[in-house]
This record gives sequence, C-alpha cells and structure tokens, in this order.
Amino acid sequence: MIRFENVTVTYEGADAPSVAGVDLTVPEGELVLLVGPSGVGKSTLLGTVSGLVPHFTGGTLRGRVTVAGRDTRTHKPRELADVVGTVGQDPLSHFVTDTVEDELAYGMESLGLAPDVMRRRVEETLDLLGLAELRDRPIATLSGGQQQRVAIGSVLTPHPKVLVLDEPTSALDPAAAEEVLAVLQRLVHDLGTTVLMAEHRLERVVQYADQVVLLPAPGAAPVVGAPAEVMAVSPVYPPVVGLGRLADWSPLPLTVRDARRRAAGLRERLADAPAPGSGRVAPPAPLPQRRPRARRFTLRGLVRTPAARAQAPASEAAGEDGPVAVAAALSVRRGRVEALRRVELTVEPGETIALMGRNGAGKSTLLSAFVGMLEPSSGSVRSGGAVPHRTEPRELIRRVGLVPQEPRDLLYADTVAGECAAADQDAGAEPGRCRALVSELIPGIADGIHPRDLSEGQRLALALAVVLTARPPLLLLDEPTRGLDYAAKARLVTVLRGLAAEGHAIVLATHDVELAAELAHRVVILAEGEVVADGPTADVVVSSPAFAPQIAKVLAPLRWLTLGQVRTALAGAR
Ligand SMILES: Nc1ncnc2c1ncn2[C@@H]1O[C@H](COP(=O)(O)OP(=O)(O)OP(=O)(O)O)[C@@H](O)[C@H]1O
Ligand SMILES: Nc1ncnc2c1ncn2[C@@H]1O[C@H](COP(=O)(O)OP(=O)(O)OP(=O)(O)O)[C@@H](O)[C@H]1O
Repeated sequence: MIRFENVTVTYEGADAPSVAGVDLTVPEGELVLLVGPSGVGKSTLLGTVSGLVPHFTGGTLRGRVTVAGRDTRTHKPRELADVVGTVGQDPLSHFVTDTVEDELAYGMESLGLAPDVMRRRVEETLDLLGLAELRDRPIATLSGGQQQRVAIGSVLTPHPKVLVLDEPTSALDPAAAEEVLAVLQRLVHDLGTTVLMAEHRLERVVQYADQVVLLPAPGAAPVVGAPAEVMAVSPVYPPVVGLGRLADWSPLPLTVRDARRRAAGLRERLADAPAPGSGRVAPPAPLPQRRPRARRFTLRGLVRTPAARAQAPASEAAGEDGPVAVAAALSVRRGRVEALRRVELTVEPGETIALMGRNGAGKSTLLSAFVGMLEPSSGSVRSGGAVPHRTEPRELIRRVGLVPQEPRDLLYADTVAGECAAADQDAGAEPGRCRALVSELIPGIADGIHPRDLSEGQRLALALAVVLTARPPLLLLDEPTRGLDYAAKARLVTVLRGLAAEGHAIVLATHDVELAAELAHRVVILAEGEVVADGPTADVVVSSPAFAPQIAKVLAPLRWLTLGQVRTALAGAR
C-alpha cells in the first residue's frame, strides 16, 4: 500500500540527508510501527507519505514514495487527502476550524460526502474517542490530550485507506492511549486500513504492530521485521523487553502478560533482595541545609519578548524557608469549566512530584496557577513564598521555571546557539552551560539550525535546557518526554535527580508512567480537578492498572518499579 524506493531526503542547508536510501513496503491492512532514536528521521519519513515532505517543508526528496499507486512527489498533499489521513506531532498547527464538531466534519466536507453520512460518522467518532461532552467546545480551550483526540478523530471520519500517525499517543492518558490503539487495531483488522505510526512509548504500542521498522541511526538502513525480532536488536525498547533481555527470555516478551507468564523464577530470585517498595522506592534527596542559590532566569512563557527579558534584574535567590510551593483549597475556573477544585498541595525543596491523571484533569491548570498565568477563583496559591498572579513576572521568574506542554512557546531565537546564548545570559550562567545541557540530553544537534526545524524531541531538549540552565528553585515540567527516546529520557532523569539532590523541587505533569516511576518521590493524581491520591510513588502506582509501570505489573505483588532497580538487585544477589 505504501512503497518507499531508495528514498533520501535532504533539508535545505543540511550537511547530510535526514533519511537515506530507505527501501521498504508497508503492506495493505497492516499496522507498521516506525521506531528509532530522537531526530533519526521518523517524522521526515512519515512526511514523505502524506506529501508534506518536501511540498511544505522544503528540501529535496530523491527516490520514490507511492501510496495506493500515487507518487507523492507529483501529487500534492491535497490530492492525497482521499487516501491518506495524517496526524502530526503538533495537532494545534493543523486544525482548520474552531470547534470540535466542525473539525471532525471538515475532512469529510472537503471530500464532498453526503450530509447524513457526515452526521453519522461525527457521532460515531465523538463516542469512540470520548469527545461527546466536548463537541461544542472551541478547540483552543481544550487540554493537550483532548486536542490530540480531536486530531485523531478528524482523520478517522473520512475513512482513509491509509493512516500516517506521528506519536499519536504522546499527549494521551494511559487509558485513552489504549482506547485509541484498540480503535486503530479494529480499523486494521476489520476494514483493512493500513497504518504507519511512529511512536517512542513502545510500552504502549509494540504489541499492536504487525511489523516494526527500526531506523537505528541517522542515514542508516532500516531494520524491518516482526516486533520481537526487531526488539531483540533495537537500541530503543520498552521495559518488558528490557526485562526479557536481562533475564535471557526467548522469545522476548512484548506484553506484560507474556512477561508475567515467564516471571515466576525471577520473582523468586528477587524475593530475597531488599524490596525497594517496602519503604519509599527512591528515598527523597537529602534536603540541603541551605536553599540553592536561585539564579536569575527567565520564565519565557511569561516574559517572551527580548525587550521584556532585558528588564529583568540580575538579582539573587528568592529563597524563603519552608515549602517551595503551596496550593491551599485552590479552585480555578476556566470559562465554564471548574478546572481545579479545592486542591491541597505542598511542595518541599528536594521533592520530585509527578502529577498524573486523565486528560483534562487539571494538571496543566495547576502548573499555570503556580506561575501566575491563571488566578484562583477561590483558595490560594504561593510559589517561592510569593503570590504568583500578583507578582511581577520579572520577580517571579527568580522563583519558578516552567517548560510548557508546547516547547515552541518558549523559543524565539533564530538558531540553537542563539537560544542557548540568551538562556545563559538570562540565567547569569557561564557561557556554554545551556549548549552543554542540550548536547547532554540529545547529542548531535547543530548550532546553526533554526529551532523550528528541530525534530520534536530535539526541540523539547532545547526548551528543557533553556529552563534548566537557570536552575530555578521550583521547576515545573509539563509532559517533558514527548519526542524523547529512552536514552534521552534516562539522561533527563539523571539531570533532574541531580537538581533534586541539590534541593530543587520538581513538579512534572506527565502521562509517562515509566518516567514517573523512575523519577518521582511522590505521585499526585488529579481527577476532574480534585486530588484523589497523594503519596509515595510505589504506594500510589503499584496497585493502579492505569498508572503502574510495566515492571510493577510484571512483578506484582513485589513492589519493584523500574528495570534499573531490578538490574541492581540481581547484580547484588549474585
Ligand atoms: N524543515 C527542516 N529543516 C532542516 N532540518 C530539519 C527539518 N525538519 C527536520 N530536520 C532535521 O532532520 C532530522 C530528522 O528530523 P525528524 O523530525 O524526522 O526526526 P524524528 O525521528 O521524527 O525525531 P523525534 O523522535 O524527535 O520526533 C533532525 O536532525 C532535524 O533536525
Ligand atoms: N482556555 C480554556 N478555556 C476553558 N476551558 C479550558 C481552557 N483550557 C483548559 N480548559 C479545560 O480545563 C480542564 C483542565 O485542563 P488542563 O489543560 O489543566 O488538563 P490536563 O490535566 O493538563 O490535561 P492533558 O493531560 O490533556 O494535558 C479541561 O477540561 C479543559 O478542557
């Protein structure tokens, strides 16, 4: 159904091709998963199928890509719209209408479908993706995950033969991700739809794939095969595969269920090791005697223009004693929605807290309240001792830094080097600190590239580095792993653990259960704006089908959460 013949893509000004010599076929009615490290060229390859590369991105495409027999070089994306539905990594930039219902209907209208068919499919899709309650809502007022559902729904309604999906579950809560993947599998099995999907969170998707295409390194030839075969050699793999490799299981398990069936022996070996979950999984970092020296930094979500930045005074820490942030009976209203209801949360220095919960539960709203972007409708909020919405941004930015859900909002320079130089200057840091952090998170990003042209993971790494350079006492990260491969995630974990050990407090809103298990001392779950669980990570996640990481599910009732913990315990037991 999709054929790549010796495909090479070179972007303008690039020294080397982003994708080189790719030759492969995606058969009709299969779900093919495209995997590989951040920046390896996955989105580029997907773009050649929808025609966005090179028609919209520029650059040159050599070789040939055909979809249902149509050559994507000679057919514009518009001329492929009846066969290919595409969801990109940034749905917001692709929405064409204002409301949920209109967006679901738009693709069908352009293809001239009959009104009764359109009506029926809109209703079906609203139900399928849990969007019925949001049908009249302006898209701009939806949470990140709600927007991603609309984007997926809008490509399903025209029933295209081919779906091209770039990290389609990156903003979805675990249950919603499962639902969407089940829907996709049904389309593949029942309607013969062909799906080509790139995804980093393999723990969510690998078991649904008929075939996996691995791009191992930029410009390297793809490795194609059955999921278990490719996972055996892949540099990116989910925790269950890691466990299988560690325990020498063959064939490798792809699902928690497969792994549980094999895990009896492993459970026995681990039973005598000191269980990390018996107390706190990762003991919180020792709290420092002195608060960290909070350097000057720019919360660019608030202070976006260079002119505003220039006014920020180079002043010293906003370090009062006591908690770094407090929400007390905090309620926040957004339009008609009561997004937070009487939330109680205290964040101490050195603590890392994962905020979890369904799409639309209020996670981003809480982070926004901590930086004063939203005001309480009742109750109170304090960050670093200040009332954020009544504090001058240039004062507040010494106390708290936010990496927003959309990292683009934080970046405004023309090059990576320029962005980093500005970040160092804002932070009063030694020149080169930000650049070193970028390279630490994802190696190989060129200085001269425009942030707009970075891959999703590369752009997030840059935004993280910009905020981390400032080393604020309170760090807020909204879904900080989109586009990041496992290795980049592990490096981020190391950096954040280091900051926590120095006494910085970190609050991350995330759907990434594996990240929460690695990093968080404490998990707070929000549901419909209320705190419904708050406790040490293992206590909260181990018994939760939605939020437990794979290792916990495999080894339950033992309280192990991560592959690293198991590896260490086995090494100690030898
Ligand atoms: N429009 C562009 N101009 C120049 N370079 C680009 C452009 N788009 C992407 N690149 C570069 O091409 C390479 C591949 O990017 P691509 O987005 O395809 O990677 P990816 O595998 O999808 O990454 P991620 O996992 O982070 O989403 C990257 O090094 C990126 O910087
Ligand atoms: N500008 C807005 N106007 C009205 N309602 C809004 C607005 N922004 C968000 N909401 C609503 O507030 C609620 C909380 O949204 P929020 O973005 O905090 O959720 P979230 O937990 O971060 O979700 P996600 O996991 O999808 O990112 C949702 O119901 C959302 O639809």
